[in-house]
Amino acid sequence: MFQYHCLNPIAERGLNMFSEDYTKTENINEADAVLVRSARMHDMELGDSVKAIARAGAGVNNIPVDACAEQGIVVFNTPGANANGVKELVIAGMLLASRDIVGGIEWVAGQKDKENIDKLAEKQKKQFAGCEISGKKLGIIGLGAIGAMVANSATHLGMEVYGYDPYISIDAAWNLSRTIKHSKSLDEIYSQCDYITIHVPLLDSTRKMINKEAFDKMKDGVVLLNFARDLLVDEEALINALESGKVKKYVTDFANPLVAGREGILVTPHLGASTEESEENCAEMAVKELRNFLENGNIKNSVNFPNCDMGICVAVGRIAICHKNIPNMISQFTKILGGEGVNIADMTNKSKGEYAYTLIDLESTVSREALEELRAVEGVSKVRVVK
Ligand SMILES: NC(=O)c1ccc[n+]([C@@H]2O[C@H](COP(=O)([O-])OP(=O)(O)OC[C@H]3O[C@@H](n4cnc5c(N)ncnc54)[C@H](O)[C@@H]3O)[C@@H](O)[C@H]2O)c1
Ligand SMILES: O=C(O)[C@H](O)COP(=O)(O)O
Repeated sequence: MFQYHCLNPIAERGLNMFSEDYTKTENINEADAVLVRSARMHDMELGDSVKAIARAGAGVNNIPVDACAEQGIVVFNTPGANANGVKELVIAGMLLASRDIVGGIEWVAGQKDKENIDKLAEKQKKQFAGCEISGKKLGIIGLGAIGAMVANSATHLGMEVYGYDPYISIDAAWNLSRTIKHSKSLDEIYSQCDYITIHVPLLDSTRKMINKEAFDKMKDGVVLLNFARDLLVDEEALINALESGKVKKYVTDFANPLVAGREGILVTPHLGASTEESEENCAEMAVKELRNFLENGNIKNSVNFPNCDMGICVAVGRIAICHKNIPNMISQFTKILGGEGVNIADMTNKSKGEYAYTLIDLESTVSREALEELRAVEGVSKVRVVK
């Protein structure tokens, strides 16, 4: 039996994929697994029962990923599961920044009691006129799941698309339309593009990457779109750039006191992934990942531990060990098991950065003492009997 806890509402369609062996708990400290969207977890203390966290979404900056790895808690996300929802809102953002659709709608609503509203509208419409996006240059920073989809859609809308991503994955590169220009530097994006959209994760290396120096290099009247994270943009510098006319419009999915209600800024309340389809895709992927991990010990789409897949266990037993990626770990594990006379049927050891994961299939059951010995090995953070 397993218990899960939801820190945010998670789509029922995903939760329904848990079998009868799973129950929902309101107490996070008795949960085996935690499902989360954007709830901030940095100040939470997680008990020993918690083995995994699944972020039903892409960004994991709300989760203390390294601290979890130290504790042997595997953190998953759901890559690409909400990308189409975000892509559609980015396209909408470009259109809203180009035509004064919001201003026009608000104006009409304000005239609702006027008999001659039709004539007034024809007279006043020039104040809401805009420009088209077809034929304009769009620069995309980050060509992952979302950036690549935005790139392809924008080409279909007649835009000339420039993409910058020095770490692009092979899958993302294969998915890109051949018409997209490969920018080798951010400077090229800044100096060439009429619209710039950012789709990178928030990391120490990307925090405030769109800063004064970046704005200085951009074309006058550029439109900046940010559906990734507010802290990627130095918003003080942005406001200066708006006031000077360098930036024509800033479209952001992240409300804060600096941007809310400010002239020239269109703010949506973090709506990128808030579609029925994205919420269901994310929840389904998250539950699938958790079940495969809890029931089989397999890891797919973790952000702090490596992928590891030994299928369903057909041996007598299986243990899973989360540990540091340091020398001499496997020899210590095999010595402890061998000392007990337990034969290893199969084994996989994988590493990701500072952390590693070992799955061991056994031909007999392992004693409580041997498990305690494994837990006591320096660098081991969690030992779990999967079967
Ligand atoms: N507004 C929303 O509701 C919403 C929804 C989903 C994701 N997001 C945000 O968007 C981000 C991107 O999502 P995704 O699904 O495309 O993620 P992803 O991991 O598929 O893509 C991120 C891409 O950024 C690239 N990258 C990393 N550092 C870079 C740098 N310095 N310069 C250029 N490229 C860089 C990576 O190589 C990768 O290709 C997420 O991390 C999240 O913060 C927001
Ligand atoms: O990183 C993400 O996936 C998005 O920011 C979506 O966040 P949400 O699940 O809280 O809407």
